[in-house]
Amino acid sequence: MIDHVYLVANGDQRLSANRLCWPAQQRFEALLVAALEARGVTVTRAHPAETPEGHGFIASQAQGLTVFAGIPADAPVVMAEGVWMFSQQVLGGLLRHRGPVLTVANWEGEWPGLVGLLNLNASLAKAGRAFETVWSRTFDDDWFSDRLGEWLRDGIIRHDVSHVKPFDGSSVGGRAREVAGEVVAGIRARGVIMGVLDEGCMGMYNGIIPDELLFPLSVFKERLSQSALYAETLLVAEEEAARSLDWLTERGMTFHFGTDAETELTREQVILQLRMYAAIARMADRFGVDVIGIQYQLGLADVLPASDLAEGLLNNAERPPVTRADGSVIRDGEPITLFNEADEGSGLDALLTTRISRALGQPVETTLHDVRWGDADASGTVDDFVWVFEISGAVPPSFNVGGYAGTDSRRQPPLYFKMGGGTVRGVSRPGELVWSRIWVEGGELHMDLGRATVVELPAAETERRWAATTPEWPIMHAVLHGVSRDQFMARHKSNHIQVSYALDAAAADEVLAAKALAAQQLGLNVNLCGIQED
Ligand SMILES: C[C@H](O)[C@@H](O)[C@@H](O)C(=O)CO
Repeated sequence: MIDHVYLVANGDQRLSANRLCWPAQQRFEALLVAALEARGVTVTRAHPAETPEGHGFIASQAQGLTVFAGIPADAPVVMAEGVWMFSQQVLGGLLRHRGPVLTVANWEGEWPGLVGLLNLNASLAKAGRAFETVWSRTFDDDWFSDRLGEWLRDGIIRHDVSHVKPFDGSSVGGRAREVAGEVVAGIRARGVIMGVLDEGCMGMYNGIIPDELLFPLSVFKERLSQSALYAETLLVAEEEAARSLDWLTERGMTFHFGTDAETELTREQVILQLRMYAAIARMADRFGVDVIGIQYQLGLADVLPASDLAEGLLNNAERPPVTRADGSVIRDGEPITLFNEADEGSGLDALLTTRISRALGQPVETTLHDVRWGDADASGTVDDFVWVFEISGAVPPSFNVGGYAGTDSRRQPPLYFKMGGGTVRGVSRPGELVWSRIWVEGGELHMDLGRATVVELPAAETERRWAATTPEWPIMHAVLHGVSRDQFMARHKSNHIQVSYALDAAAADEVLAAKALAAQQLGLNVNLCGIQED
């Protein structure tokens, strides 16, 4: 029976984020500690809450190693995940530690704590470090109490993951089978390249696929540098970016310009973002990469505004033209598929998704989203639990209600984006969705897939969800088929989820079947995680 735990709170590397998120973390910790103490468990915070920096988070790997070195080797550790955090800051300590580990998140949308939890869980799974996990909104509900009690008593939590079903490739026939075969043959015929600029993003150890796992698939990484992208960006003339801005505004996209670059979006920021857009297209073309990922958040964030606008546009088939030196247009009418935050699980997935969707005559756009939060629909329009999928701004405009005309661009929040830059913001249009995730565990590649429906919610409910999360970012109201909130959380091994639309439910089922089969033929372990509507 566990009667004493050490509590660890990992944070961001960005001081501004740690300071702003600290009050919410304190509220969460108070609830968590009260829940533990109510069960007779004493709690020692493994590092001080009061610091000269003005927050009580671990903010570097060096600090993380020191904190863990001070925890008795066999002691139980509770990781309190209330914010987005950099997993490498605690991964070393957790790998060296011998005692049981419980990761806990508060079910709140204000800061990406659930996203942080899923990142840490996926990172621990990839590293082969055992852990248990749980979450709650109030920390006094029966579901949480039962699971916390289980961990304290048995050291494990038996989550319900009965929705996970090994994929039976032999069940796929017809066009889906043909297309899977064609796509796999196409990849194997020559091999394909995944471009990645400054691999590894914000501690997303889980988002790095070892090359050795990609070689057998005939997928190879081209490692590029964000410094090269910066240089390439400066080579793009401002007039070219201004033409792209005209192109976007002519199609109805709105930019909310202000004057104070510290907190508001300025035209100068957007012009730089659109120079970056052309630069990425030219680099992708020059290196012949099939998909490309940029970490942005550290390094490039110090010299250029957010990459999200460029990323969202590149992910769209219809986008401002970018020409080569000879005047020809780079991948005209095609996306240059980009994986946000250099998350290679998403990159590999996007590579398959675009090829499968194209071959089946379905929309070729795809993006990752953060699994940010979710809630019952307060308007009562939809009975199901509705997830908030929300990434920091890189969504193809074709996803949004109204396309470009329904897309606006707001300044990225200063806590993460000191150089500013606009988002690609909108509400994802209702429709049929295939979701998936590729991740690494046990030295192997795995893929989970499922079906979902994007639902329409009343404007007031959308605003409530935006206000509860990050209103500057694009939002998707997703209802996952055949998997409950807690089943999904228990299983999912990433802070991200990959999504793509199909024209109708039957087409989405076909895309899912073809994608699952192609992944299986490439050697991934494939599971279906909810394909039937409840
Ligand atoms: C800006 C933030 O750091 C976000 O990028 C973060 O919450 C993520 O998107 C993590 O997937």
